Amino acid sequence: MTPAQFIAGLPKAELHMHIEGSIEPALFIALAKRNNVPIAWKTEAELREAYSFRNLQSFLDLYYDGCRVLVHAADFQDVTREYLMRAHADRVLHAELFLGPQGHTARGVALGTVLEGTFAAMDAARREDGITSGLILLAQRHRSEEEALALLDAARPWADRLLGFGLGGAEVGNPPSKFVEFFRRCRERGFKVVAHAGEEGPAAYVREAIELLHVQRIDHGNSSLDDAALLRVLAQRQVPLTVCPLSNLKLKVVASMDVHPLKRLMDAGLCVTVNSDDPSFFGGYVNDNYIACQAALGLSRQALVALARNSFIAAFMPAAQRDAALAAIDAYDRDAAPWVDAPALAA
Ligand SMILES: Nc1ncnc2[nH]cnc12
Ligand SMILES: [Zn+2]
Repeated sequence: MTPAQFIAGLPKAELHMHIEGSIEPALFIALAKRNNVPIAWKTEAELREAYSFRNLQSFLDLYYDGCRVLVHAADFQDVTREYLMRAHADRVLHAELFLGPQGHTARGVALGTVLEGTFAAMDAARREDGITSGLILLAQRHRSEEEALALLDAARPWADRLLGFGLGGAEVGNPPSKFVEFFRRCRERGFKVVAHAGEEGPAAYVREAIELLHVQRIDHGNSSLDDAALLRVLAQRQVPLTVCPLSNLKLKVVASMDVHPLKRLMDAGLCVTVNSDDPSFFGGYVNDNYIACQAALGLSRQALVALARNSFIAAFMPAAQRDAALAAIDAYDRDAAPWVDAPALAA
């Protein structure tokens, strides 16, 4: 069995995936037509060509502008359902999805429209494919803390259906310390909390996210490697990192996959997970990310199993469901055909 075949069948969870970043070019064009939204690209090929980024901000400019094609509940439903079908095909058993409501409500789309469409797709995916999912709302960090607090208040009617809150968007210049009160209130109301940190920003932002925001996971966390004391804290507390390798390559956070920090973070004893971030923009779903890391970093079968196990350990899921998923990984690893890491010597 090849590593790619092994990865394809490996049960896994995905914990860092933005719904707005999963609109495939074909659906993007169809939604623009359906909603009469003018866009600059006529074909899928033209759109794919535009997906070339200098850094995080150059991506965010296109990403936020692209949100204009999402207008009705059915649009959010279609995008979310398409992603969950694609994830199911990658043997994702559980997905925790990010959505940034401010990018929609600021354009006049009601929060209820955004959430009801998304929840309908999550319910359908569970019914039809057995894939479970949760929704985490992200505050945009270039906006004020008051706006983040307004989002938390506006989401009250759906509190029972929401998993948690997080922080996304332009990192440098918008440190976690800007959102201390927002995170305090999220925790007070019983929500799980996560934050993007250490993608383009320094290790100090990861430290702030842990010590000031008390997040339960760090989204990205690459720059943690620059601070040995921080690494020890992350390892000791087993604060999971949701790492997004192909995203890092596309946004020039890393120069090439063979220098990606994933393996060094694992070797430092951290609970590392592999995720796709914005799969339609970055050229790969979760299995593509596992495959790219395996090929570039020479990850062993044991390392792939550890990454998949970490994805469930880091997930906000009931203990019984987690135990069942971990048992499924162990059974798969036991029964899957042998995979020899090194090429066999010629006879
Ligand atoms: N990679 C990323 N970093 C920060 N915010 C994002 N929103 C969507 N993708 C993101
Ligand atoms: Zn992200």
